[in-house]
Amino acid sequence: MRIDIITIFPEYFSPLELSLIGKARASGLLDIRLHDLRSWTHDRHNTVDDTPYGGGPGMVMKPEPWGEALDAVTGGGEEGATPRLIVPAPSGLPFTQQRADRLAAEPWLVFACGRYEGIDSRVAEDAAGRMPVEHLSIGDYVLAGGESATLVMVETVSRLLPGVLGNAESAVQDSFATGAMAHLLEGPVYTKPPVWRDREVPPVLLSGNHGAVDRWRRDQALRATARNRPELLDRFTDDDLDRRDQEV
Ligand SMILES: Nc1ccccc1-c1cnco1
Repeated sequence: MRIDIITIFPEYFSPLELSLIGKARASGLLDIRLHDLRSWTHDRHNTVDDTPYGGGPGMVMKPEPWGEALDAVTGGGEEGATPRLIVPAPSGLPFTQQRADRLAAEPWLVFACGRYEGIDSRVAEDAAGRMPVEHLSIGDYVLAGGESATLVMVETVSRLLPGVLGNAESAVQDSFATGAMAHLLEGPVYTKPPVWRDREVPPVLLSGNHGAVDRWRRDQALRATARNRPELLDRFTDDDLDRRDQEV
């Protein structure tokens, strides 16, 4: 997969040089390219924003640099390929694991990181004439710009690509995506020592009884989900829950 990121803060993405994603880039599994939007400005101050038409607070990102940047970045696709343009925005569709699964099947993604009050809306309209465009939100909170949202989305999508995760990590990923624990929150986890500050690990986890351990973990996951995300339980019919209980 090729991923292009257009931003005024390329250094924001140095974490993508680390760990599994860094290794995937080094091995050629992932081709992540960073582009500084200011490279497509032509004034002395490298201006990328201006006041909003209609008044109001803040600044809006100017269309000209974005238009030139997107032309330059998306024009060079192999055999005239076109990418899917992702615009992180608080007004966007929710970015979910399901949407990440779909994006992971794409050969080429371009992320447009807007700052300030957003990017002049004509930029996405113009791009939509040449490629699919999606505005996506990672949650209902205000960020300073699209960079952190893009980091979240790139990490989530990259982990789904074949070969990026090691066997151990992909087994963990699968366990949360399918099976009896799918769509449930993770319950408590423990490791050595068996007693720490007079706090014992739940004895069932030391019992060696795998069936009892699985049942205990599922019960804890249902409790955690009921406590923090009860709406996720709405997905399951009673039959589903009964069937899953048989699986554990
Ligand atoms: N708040 C923001 C400001 C600028 C660009 C994206 C966002 C965003 C994305 N998902 C939630 O918020």
